[in-house]
Amino acid sequence: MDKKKSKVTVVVRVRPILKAEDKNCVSCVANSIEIFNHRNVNENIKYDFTTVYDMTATQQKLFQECLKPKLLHALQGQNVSIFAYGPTGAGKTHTMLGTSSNPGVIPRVINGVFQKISEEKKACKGEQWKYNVSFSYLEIYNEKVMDLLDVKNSDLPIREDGDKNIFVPGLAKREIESFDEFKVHFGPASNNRTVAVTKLNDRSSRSHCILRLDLRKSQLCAPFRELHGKIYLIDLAGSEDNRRTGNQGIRLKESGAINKSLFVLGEVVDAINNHLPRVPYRNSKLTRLLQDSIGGSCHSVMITNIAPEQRYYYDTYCTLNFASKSKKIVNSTCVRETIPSRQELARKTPVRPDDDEASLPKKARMSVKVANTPPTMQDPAPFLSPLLRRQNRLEETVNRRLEDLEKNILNQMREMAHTNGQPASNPDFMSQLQKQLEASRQQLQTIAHHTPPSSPVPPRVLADKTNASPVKTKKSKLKRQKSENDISCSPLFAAQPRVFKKGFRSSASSSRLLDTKSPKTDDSCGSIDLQMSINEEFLTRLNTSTVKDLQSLQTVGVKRAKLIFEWREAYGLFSNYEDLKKIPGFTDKYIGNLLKSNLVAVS
Ligand SMILES: Nc1ncnc2c1ncn2[C@@H]1O[C@H](COP(=O)(O)OP(=O)(O)OP(=O)(O)O)[C@@H](O)[C@H]1O
Repeated sequence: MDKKKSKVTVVVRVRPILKAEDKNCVSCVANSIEIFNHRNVNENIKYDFTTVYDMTATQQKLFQECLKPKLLHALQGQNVSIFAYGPTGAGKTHTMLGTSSNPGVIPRVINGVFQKISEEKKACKGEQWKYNVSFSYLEIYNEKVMDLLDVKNSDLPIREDGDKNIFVPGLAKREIESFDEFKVHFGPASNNRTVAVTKLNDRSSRSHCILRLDLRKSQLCAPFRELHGKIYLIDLAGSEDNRRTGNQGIRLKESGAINKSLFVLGEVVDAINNHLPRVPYRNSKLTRLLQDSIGGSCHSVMITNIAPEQRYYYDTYCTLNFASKSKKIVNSTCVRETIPSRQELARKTPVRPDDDEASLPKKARMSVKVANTPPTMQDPAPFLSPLLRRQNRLEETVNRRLEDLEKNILNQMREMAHTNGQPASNPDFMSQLQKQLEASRQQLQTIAHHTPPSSPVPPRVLADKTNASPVKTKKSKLKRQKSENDISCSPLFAAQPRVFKKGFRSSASSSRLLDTKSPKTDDSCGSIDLQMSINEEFLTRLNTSTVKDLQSLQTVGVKRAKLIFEWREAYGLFSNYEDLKKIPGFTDKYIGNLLKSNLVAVS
């Protein structure tokens, strides 16, 4: 991802004086704003901002000049954050929401996005894109994340994904295809916001509100680029001086939560400006959710709302100081774009056999390489020539058939023993089994003869990782032998001793267990059953144990435990012992020893 520096754009909006008798304490000159200095009333304090919108500025002007240009970023896969900050009663909700006759930022942005989409669709020259727009809407009320689209979802958690995106799992989302559709969902959701009467505002927001618009743009032809931009529209609750708001009881508690989170917001801004190693985003839900907007990857616009009346002087003074600090913050914006891997691409379009990487754009080729997923057990060697791959598949099929046949016979034997009540040592029963096994062995051999010899090729990923054939020095060999001997003294998974079923013999020989295709016919039904169960148990151990647990197997040292574990992580579970052969360095001899020592130990 190419990161570009982008300063937080800070604009100031002065709301009109609401009561004619109130005195004004601010003056706007071009892009600066002045208030008197309370320490020396003969002096003015001047603040400069990107833009200052005075009392006469309309909603339309603010949107057109300051916000509309940002929409393009979101449609190009970048994140945009627009938030209103200021003391209670200064006009944040009016700016963000507005009224039906005079809509604010939220409706204008949504409408603007759909307009831009239709413009792009019209302007596209042969390049077809699909657009998906959805939104979620939440409020942080008393430090709890509440879903405004689905009020059942209350006190939701906040999480961060691997790409440092902050998200709220379980938050409702609505897909929308037009501004009208948006209004259908947004109207009722807005009514769910917590508002109340205070002495300073008849409809004071008691919570911070965040609307997240998700824009996904997918190319409908190769290279199938996908851009994912987000727009956060945030109406913060205002800081409150409770000597003036007259808040008591629940209002006072709400106010405490609002002030605390705004205080943390100030700390976050200070930490970023002072380049502190730790930015306290996690100290409040608000700052955690704004992490991407302040010091993150968004193109951020902070609309600082101020009330011009003299009685708001201190609020205005503090707000302008905060806005001044915030304009120093620099975010690192980036484009969120994914290009499908070659395999995904192949699924989307029929690829001609002679298509090669060169036919893809450079970026796509790079991402294809990164996005190559490790081969699965079904296709363990994707780098093999088609001939070898076919041979591998054939071998797998034959192996599966062999296993199925064997299982069938064992099941039949079990059923027979069960229905006839035949003891395992009965000579008639044993000769029947012997015949069946003989017949099946012949069947298996026939199949095996039609199978080309297997040549397990170590998969590239693991081979690279593990240095498949290291030149061992005498010393390292001795050391390895020593460590293996040490481990061989330890009991196999001693923590979980195996309990055998009564009457089963536990003398299964390791070679028979390894060679499951030719079970010895002189065994009883019970011992074959036992072999199967030990086989299965050992396989389960291989498939479920941690590296540490694997080390408690005999003949398995740290290195081999890691190899087994890594193989499993990369290619999935071992379906049979043959799979062990695919691990680099696991020779037939070693696998034989591994099974022999461990399965004998089990018995
Ligand atoms: N630009 C404006 N033009 C006309 N009226 C405005 C403007 N800005 C705000 N107002 C009015 O001022 C009053 C307070 O505004 P608003 O509720 O938006 O403040 P707020 O900052 O959101 O307050 P709180 O933090 O308490 O929710 C409202 O009656 C609103 O209609």
